[in-house]
Amino acid sequence: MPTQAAVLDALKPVQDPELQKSLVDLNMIRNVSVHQGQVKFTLVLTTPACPLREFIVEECKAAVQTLPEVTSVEVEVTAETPQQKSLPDRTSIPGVKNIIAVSSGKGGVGKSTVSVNIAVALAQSGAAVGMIDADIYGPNVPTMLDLEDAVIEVQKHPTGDILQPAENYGIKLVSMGFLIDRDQPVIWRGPMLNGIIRQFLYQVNWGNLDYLIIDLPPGTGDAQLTLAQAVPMAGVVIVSTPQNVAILDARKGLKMFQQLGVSVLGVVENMSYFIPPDLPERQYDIFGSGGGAALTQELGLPLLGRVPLEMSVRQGGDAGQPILLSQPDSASAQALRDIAQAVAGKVSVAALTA
Ligand SMILES: Nc1ncnc2c1ncn2[C@@H]1O[C@H](COP(=O)(O)OP(=O)(O)OP(=O)(O)O)[C@@H](O)[C@H]1O
Repeated sequence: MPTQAAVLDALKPVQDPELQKSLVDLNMIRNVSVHQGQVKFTLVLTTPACPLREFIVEECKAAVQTLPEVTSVEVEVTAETPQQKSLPDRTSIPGVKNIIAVSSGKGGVGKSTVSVNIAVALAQSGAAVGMIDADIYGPNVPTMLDLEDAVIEVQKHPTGDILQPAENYGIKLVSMGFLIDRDQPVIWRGPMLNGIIRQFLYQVNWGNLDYLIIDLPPGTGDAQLTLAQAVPMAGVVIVSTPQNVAILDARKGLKMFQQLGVSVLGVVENMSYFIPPDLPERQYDIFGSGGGAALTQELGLPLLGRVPLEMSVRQGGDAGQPILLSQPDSASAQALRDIAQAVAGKVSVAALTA
């Protein structure tokens, strides 16, 4: 019978494809047991949304099966999301492992839709997820998460009030939408905005989160600046349509984050092409094509994915049923799931590499 040590030896050459290090050396293989030729072990991934989960499991199984007298290999898969790197002069949020901002240069390109669906995909994979809707001009995340009528509780605390986030679909949410009258225009001056963003970061009962997703207002204003200067961020995702004007604005936003020392994880091209519901095999490039790819090539950044324009995405958003839940097999849901996995993978790799 193979021993535990022999199983670990056989697994030693199997590498994490992204970190390019042995799974054994990374302490990702645990609880190895061998009973009458039946090998069992736990594979601890670096994110529950690991894009290469199946591939890694298959590689592990194949490696163990090379040992003599092995009759079966059972792999239990779990995940431990690493903590993002800390930064001098930035205050992290206790219990929150990774902060990911979603930004766009132009309004209306689908930033909130992408943020919400990334959050849903991560929560569906088993991660603990929170969201800050910092879009003061259009706080529509509560609608998208069917939390429009949620009332957030305020707990009195000697060092300042603590907000209890609303919660749905496994996502904890605080939003400007909970604090302002929807029908009243609000003029936010820099210091006020600064204060509310800090409250959303530090005075919320977040508990333990693997990912905190922040939906920013469009553009390059006070909210972006406050955030970048307050917390250490795992990175920012830039959303754009393929249209030239949107791409130009996206480039500005992207450069601002780079100047502020925030890592840009990549670009999501949204509304990349239109899929008519009655002719799903057809595609129309309503906003042009190739803009996202050209931008990422020029700047040496990853294109995280292309999300088609589908009526069901808009309907899902309006109805408080994100497309990942309402039509999980649609082309846009698939694209958004892949994007969430790519983001999670990149964040973990950045946390674990020097
Ligand atoms: N891929 C898509 N297919 C169809 N409709 C979409 C898609 N992405 C976004 N939409 C719709 O476009 C509208 C704008 O999207 P969203 O609110 O996500 O944009 P935004 O960039 O966050 O806007 P804002 O400037 O208000 O912050 C919404 O009605 C949304 O449902």
